[in-house]
Amino acid sequence: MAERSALMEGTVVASHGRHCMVETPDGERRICHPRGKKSQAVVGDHVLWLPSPPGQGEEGSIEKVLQRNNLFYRQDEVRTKSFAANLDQVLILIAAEPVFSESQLARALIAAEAEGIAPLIALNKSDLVEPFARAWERLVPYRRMGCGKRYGVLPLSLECPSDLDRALLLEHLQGKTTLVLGPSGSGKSTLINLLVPGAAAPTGEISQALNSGRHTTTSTHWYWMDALRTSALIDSPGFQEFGLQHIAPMQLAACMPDIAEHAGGCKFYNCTHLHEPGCGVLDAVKKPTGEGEEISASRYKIYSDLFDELSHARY
Ligand SMILES: Nc1nc2c(ncn2[C@@H]2O[C@H](COP(=O)(O)OP(=O)(O)OP(=O)(O)O)[C@@H](O)[C@H]2O)c(=O)[nH]1
Ligand SMILES: [Zn+2]
Repeated sequence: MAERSALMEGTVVASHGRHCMVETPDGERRICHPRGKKSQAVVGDHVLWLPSPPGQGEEGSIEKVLQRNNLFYRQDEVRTKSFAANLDQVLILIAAEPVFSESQLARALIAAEAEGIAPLIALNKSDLVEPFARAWERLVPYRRMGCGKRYGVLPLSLECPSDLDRALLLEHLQGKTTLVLGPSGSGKSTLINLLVPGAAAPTGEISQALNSGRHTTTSTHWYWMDALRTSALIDSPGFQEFGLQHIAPMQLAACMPDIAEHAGGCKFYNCTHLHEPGCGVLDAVKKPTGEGEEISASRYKIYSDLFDELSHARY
């Protein structure tokens, strides 16, 4: 089994279509192509790969994708696709401007919960005082969930970061692999350039290599924050619809901490929290604001809309 002994370990650090950039434990990188469907890898995957035979270029083939701890999906109208694996946490970066979509924020959080990945929300552009105050107010339900040590929201000013901004970010990111998600314009590139000096240049090179010179950027990209390669950021452009289709409707409440907190008190063990009598969730929603309202109307609407969506669209 001479071939077996040549198998090398690696981590996928960029992908474009079916082609990947694989990094070896000593930091070398090379383009690899999947061998068959089963070895289709995504960024963050640990793989076993084989260098091309001598004289056939400096590329390689992915022979096996090792077992994943978790897998993050996104979906478009046609299909659901995986795009990142083995994450320690997800940083959802939104900003005072442009105004963020609460529904997209909630969906990203649900996607993370469903995979058992810890989410962290950051609100950027604190220098834009009034829009920031409005966004901060809209985040009340998410800040409140933080009291249970679940979410919390980190205020940031990434364009002119204070020492405190840097320290808090580092405290959250050190030693972890973090997927950075957020809508266009929220400051993802600013964040990466702040934490990964010289990030732009190697990205361009890798994109070009994987694209055989065509000028499109790779969709998902891994960056080391430190020379010792202990902390990593994964950048994935846009704030696309997250692939939630793999979540069963009855699993949804468990992925929304504020709803889950009240779901234990329902009369029926298989309560959908949509119409049943004696429902702990509906009771918590009905409490008027100011009287200890514990599930906001907007969060409950997101729950019921998504429950409906997941019940109908199975593809
Ligand atoms: N006022 C203010 N503007 C900021 C801050 N951080 C980033 N910006 C600006 O916001 C704009 C968008 O920032 P980017 O880092 O390009 O955002 P992005 O999330 O990478 O956007 P896409 O590439 O479209 O996904 C840029 O003009 C930044 O200069 C901040 O703290 N305050
Ligand atoms: Zn219920």
